Amino acid sequence: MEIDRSCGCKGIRSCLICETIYRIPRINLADNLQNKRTYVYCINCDKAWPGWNLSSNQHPNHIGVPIDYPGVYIEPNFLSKNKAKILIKKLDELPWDLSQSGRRKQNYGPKCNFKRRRLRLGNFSGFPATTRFVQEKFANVPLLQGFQTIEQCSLEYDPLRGASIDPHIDDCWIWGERIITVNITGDAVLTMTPYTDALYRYNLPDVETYPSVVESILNSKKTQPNMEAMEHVVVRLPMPARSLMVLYGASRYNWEHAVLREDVKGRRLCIAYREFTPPYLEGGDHFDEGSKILEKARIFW
Ligand SMILES: O=C(O)CCC(=O)C(=O)O
Ligand SMILES: [Fe+2]
Repeated sequence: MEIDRSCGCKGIRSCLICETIYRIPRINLADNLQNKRTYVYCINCDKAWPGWNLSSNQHPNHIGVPIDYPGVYIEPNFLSKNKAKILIKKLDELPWDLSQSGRRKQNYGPKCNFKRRRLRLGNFSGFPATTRFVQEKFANVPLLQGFQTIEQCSLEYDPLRGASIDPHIDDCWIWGERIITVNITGDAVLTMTPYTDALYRYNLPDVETYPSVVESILNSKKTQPNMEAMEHVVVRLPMPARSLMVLYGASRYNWEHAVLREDVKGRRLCIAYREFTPPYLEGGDHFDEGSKILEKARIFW
């Protein structure tokens, strides 16, 4: 039975509040994952080394045999301390909405029905002017060449609410290859698990129907060698406060990403940015639909 929960959770999603009120049992994902072959991605050597905690097995004194983990770009100190402080203040001046699993969000973008594949403008009228400088900084990142933000979503993770996000892949019908996260405050970890379930989920078959944007920028393929061998592997990606993260290629399409409750130690704020898939951009089959939204996405109010 579906219970209408005041905390914002629905269905299988839960937070500390509804778990306590409704005695909802919770599967401890962190415990399950820690028993697998776990690796921590190192920003310096672009390899993943055996371990679970980010503080273990640190550069340059790595121990064990690393694996390749293609499709992630992390830029520490993307925001200065001062800019991060200003951004936190400005975001908190805007209204927050309750979301699932103990999160709150501020979503600016079109309405998307991923199942029916329906795109509507809704009340989307652009982005808050106080956050404009962040999007402008994307122009300095070669990997983000031509990235036009269509959806900007601030997320708050509160440890007192047991906030987390379950493993998932961002939809592939409407959201393009590069998924950007600007971490503002609260060091965090993105936990990656190989996706082996039904192909139709997340509209994954669409990926084969449009060109890879990143491949043409980097002039190389970012596929995971030997994905079958990754079955019992977990990769932990560092998301330090004030850093930029971009998921693309194998990391975007072959792995699910999650933020575990156990990794949220203090208030965490980040902003996720999404772009259209090529069919909704200029030259694509759905450009007439996309262009109305692209127009709004150039506005800062
Ligand atoms: O909090 C994060 O870093 C990830 C958020 C996310 O995966 C999403 O909003 O789709
Ligand atoms: Fe996501």
